[in-house]
Amino acid sequence: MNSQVIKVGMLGGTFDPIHHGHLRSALEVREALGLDRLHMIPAPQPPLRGVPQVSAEQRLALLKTGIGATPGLYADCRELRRAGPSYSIDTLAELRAEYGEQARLVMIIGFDAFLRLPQWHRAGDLLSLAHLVVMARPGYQAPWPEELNELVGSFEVEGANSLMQRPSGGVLMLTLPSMMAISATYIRERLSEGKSVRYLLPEAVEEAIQEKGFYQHFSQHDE
Ligand SMILES: Nc1ncnc2c1ncn2[C@@H]1O[C@H](COP(=O)(O)OP(=O)(O)OP(=O)(O)O)[C@@H](O)[C@H]1O
Ligand SMILES: O=C(O)c1ccc[n+]([C@@H]2O[C@H](COP(=O)([O-])O)[C@@H](O)[C@H]2O)c1
Repeated sequence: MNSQVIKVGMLGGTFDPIHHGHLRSALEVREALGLDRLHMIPAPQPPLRGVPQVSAEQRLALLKTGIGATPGLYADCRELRRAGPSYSIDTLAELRAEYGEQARLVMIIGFDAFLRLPQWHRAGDLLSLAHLVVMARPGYQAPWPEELNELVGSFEVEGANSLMQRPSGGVLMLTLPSMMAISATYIRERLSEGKSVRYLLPEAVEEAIQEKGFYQHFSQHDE
């Protein structure tokens, strides 16, 4: 492969709030794929759940605090500039236009999000814009429902090297070394009960949450 070709990742999320499950996964997936940049992009209106109580601006601020100066990870506010549901296909189209046709563009999602992929907006078009990398997550495992095979069945590849041979269109299932059973739901739940969230998320994020008084009331994020 041409060593000049840029490798870009996108990890979208509600990040309500950002936690070590997101951050450690982002760092390890960047290493595993040799990504030059990984855009972490908060969704103002995640399409398959209710609008979060904490605003997109505030979730973005927590994300920035969580990332700090970590090399290669970028808090990307592009979805805050769009109205309506935060569809990933629109975000990928923007990134593709910015980085060009030859860039290796990778959409990264956890296994829980993968299970709902058939419900995504224009799900059948995602792989024409990017590769899909699915991170294992404790509590969620294969096999997956038959309808997912129609989307990803014939696109699965063996490893990061074969994925990076072309700009888009491959699917890679990845088990990262430090798989973590941390979820934002668990963090919101504990905060609403006045319990400690220490070590589940960066201390600076915890301090910012306490200072602002976020998550004192539990939000389940049901559809
Ligand atoms: N601990 C984790 N390990 C691997 N992937 C994760 C982890 N937590 C979240 N992800 C993935 O990161 C992306 C953004 O996650 P999201 O912001 O919804 O966090 P969450 O912890 O799943 O939130 P919630 O509990 O509110 O549903 C999704 O693709 C999700 O699957
Ligand atoms: O494009 C879609 O239709 C779509 C449907 C569900 C989720 N997403 C994106 O997937 C990411 C994770 O979403 P969530 O709800 O699991 O936090 C976030 O970036 C969402 O915008 C995107």
